[in-house]
Amino acid sequence: MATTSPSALHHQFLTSPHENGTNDIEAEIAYAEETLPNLSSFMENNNKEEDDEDQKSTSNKRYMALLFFNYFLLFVGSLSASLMSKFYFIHKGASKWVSTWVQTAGFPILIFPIFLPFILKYSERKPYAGFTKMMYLCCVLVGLMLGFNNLLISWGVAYLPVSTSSLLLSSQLVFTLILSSLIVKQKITFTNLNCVILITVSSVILALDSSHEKPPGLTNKNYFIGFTCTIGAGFLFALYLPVMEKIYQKVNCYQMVMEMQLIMEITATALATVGMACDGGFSDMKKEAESVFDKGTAIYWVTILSNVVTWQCCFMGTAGMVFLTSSLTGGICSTALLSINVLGGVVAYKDPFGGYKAVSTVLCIWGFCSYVFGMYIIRKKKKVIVRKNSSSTGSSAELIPRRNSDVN
Ligand SMILES: Nc1nc2[nH]cnc2c(=O)[nH]1
Repeated sequence: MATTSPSALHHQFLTSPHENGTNDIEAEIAYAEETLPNLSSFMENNNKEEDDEDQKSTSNKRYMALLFFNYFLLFVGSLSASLMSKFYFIHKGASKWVSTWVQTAGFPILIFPIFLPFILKYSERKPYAGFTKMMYLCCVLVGLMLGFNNLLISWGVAYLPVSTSSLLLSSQLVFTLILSSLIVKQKITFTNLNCVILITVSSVILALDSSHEKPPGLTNKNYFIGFTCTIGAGFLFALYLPVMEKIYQKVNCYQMVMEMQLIMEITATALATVGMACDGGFSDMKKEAESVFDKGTAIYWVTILSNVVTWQCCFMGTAGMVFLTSSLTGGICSTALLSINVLGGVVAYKDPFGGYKAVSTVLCIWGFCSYVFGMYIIRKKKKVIVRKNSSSTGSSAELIPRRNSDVN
C-alpha cells in the first residue's frame, strides 16, 4: 500500500519522465491529468480497489489469457461467419431477414458463460447482481443499434459485390477513430492514425482490384440502397464500439460484459424476429430449405446453424476486446479481419488472388502489426516508470490510471 500521500506521489510521478526523456509518456500522463482532474482522489480509490479483482487491469494474472481467448473468438468467428454468410448466398439463399436474424440468434450460447460459473460454484457473484435500471436501458438501446446495424449489413451484402461492401465498411475505422475520440476521449496518436490509414488504404486497393466483380443485373437504385446501407452500418458499428466502451468503464468483470451482451443480443434478435414475422422471413426460410437452396434441406439447416454459432463467436470476441482493450483496438481488429476474410475466400472458394490482393494483405498485416507493436512499446515504457516510482517511494500502487483509451 502507498506510504506517501497521493498528491506527493502524483507530483513525483509527473516529474520522473523528464529524467527518462520519455516525452510521449510524459504527454500521456499530462493528458491523463487533464482528463482526470481529480487524479489524487482517483489514486486513493485505486488503492481501495486493489483488493477487488479487476479483470481489465493489465496487472491481472488472467488478463493476457482472456485477451488471447477473445481475440481467438473474434478471429475464428469473423473469418468463419464471413465464409458461412457467403456460402448461404452462393447456394441461392437470398433472404435479408434470415441473414440479419442469424447474426444474433445465437444468444442462448451466452447462458453458459453467464450461469455456469455460478452454478458450478466457481464464482460467488450471482448473474446480473449489481445491474441498475439504467444499465438495462442502455443495453436495450445498444441492442437496437446493433439490430439496425445487422439489418443494414445484410442489405449491403445482398446488393453489393463483396469487394465494394468491404471497401465501404472499412470506412468504419475512420468513424471509430473520430467517435471514440469524442465519446471516450480516445487520443489520436501516430500509432493509431498510421494503423487506420494503412488498413483503410488496404481495403481501397482490394476494392479497386475487384471493382469489375459488379453483378450484371445490379440496378442503380439497388446499388444506391446497398451503398447507403453499408455506409450506415459502418457508422452504426463505429458508434456501437465507443458506446460499449463507455458502458464498460463502470464494469470490471468479464461476466458482466457477457450479461450485457445477452440483453443486447436478445433485443437485436427481437427486432429481427419482428421484421421476419412481418415481412415473410420465416416462410422464406422454409421455402429456401425445401426447394431453393441448391445443397438440399439438411445442408441448409447446417448452414443456418453454422452462421448462428460463428456470428456469436464474432460478437462475443468483439465485446471482450472492447472491454479488455478499447473501442478503437476492437474496431482495428474487426476491420483488419475484413481483409483477412478475403484470403479466406481465396482458400475456401478459390477466389482469384492477384498482385492487388497481395499488396492489400501486406498493408493490412503491416498496419495491424505496427499497431500491436506500438501498444507493446507504450505498455513496456509505462511499466518501467511505474516500477521506478514504486521503488523510489516504496509504493506498490498502480499509478497509471487504468483507462483503456489512454493505453490503446
Ligand atoms: N458494421 C459492422 N458490423 C459488424 N458486425 C460484426 N462485425 C462487423 C463489422 O466489422 N462492421
